[in-house]
Amino acid sequence: MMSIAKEKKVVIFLDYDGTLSPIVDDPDCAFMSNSMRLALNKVAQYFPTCIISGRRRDKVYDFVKLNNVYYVGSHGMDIMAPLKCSVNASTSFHEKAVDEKVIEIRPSIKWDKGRALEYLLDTLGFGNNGDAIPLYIGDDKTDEDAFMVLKNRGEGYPIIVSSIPKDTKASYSLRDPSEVMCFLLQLFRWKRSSSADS
Ligand SMILES: O=P(O)(O)OC[C@H]1O[C@H](O[C@H]2O[C@H](CO)[C@@H](O)[C@H](O)[C@H]2O)[C@H](O)[C@@H](O)[C@@H]1O
Repeated sequence: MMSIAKEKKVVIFLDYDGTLSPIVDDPDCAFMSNSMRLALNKVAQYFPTCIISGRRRDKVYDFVKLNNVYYVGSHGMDIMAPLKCSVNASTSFHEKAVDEKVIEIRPSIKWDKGRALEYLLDTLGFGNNGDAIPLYIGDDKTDEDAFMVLKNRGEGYPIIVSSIPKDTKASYSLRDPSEVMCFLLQLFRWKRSSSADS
């Protein structure tokens, strides 16, 4: 993957519950660890990074509290981009600046995590030009739509988070959020060292 990634732009998509935070009994206590937050912040410095959750977008932001990632809530219905990122304002988004310095985009059609992934890739300028390596990491059934999109596009890495074998469209797996964190840190270190070399 690292050799392919030298030529292309890695774009990271992550689910929240079960991927960035462990599954716990009380949904209001699904806190992300500080070490995971640091890892996420690091990769987001080098790669466009998007969190796509079934939760409301503001709830996910409350847990993550980073301003350099995209937040996609309600299974893709509600998208918030960091202002710094290059959102193409000429496409047909409903767009408005809000207090926390974000652009809010609300698609109005039938939507799921797979469609949100395609929409964001388009928005970031990676429609179907083969210039991106999208990684999608998720643990539940709603993430399968996104795995399917990557399969159909024939590009990227659909990665399921599971410690047991599962019926899935993903081609790769990580066991749990701690392995997700290690993976993110490896990506960060690889990019940092390859940037220093060039
Ligand atoms: O798309 P996600 O970010 O994975 O969100 C999916 C649902 O996650 C939450 O429920 C799950 O996690 C809870 C906390 O660990 C757990 O208690 C629950 O059993 C899981 O289903 C959240 O509460 C839902 O609203 C999300 O749709």
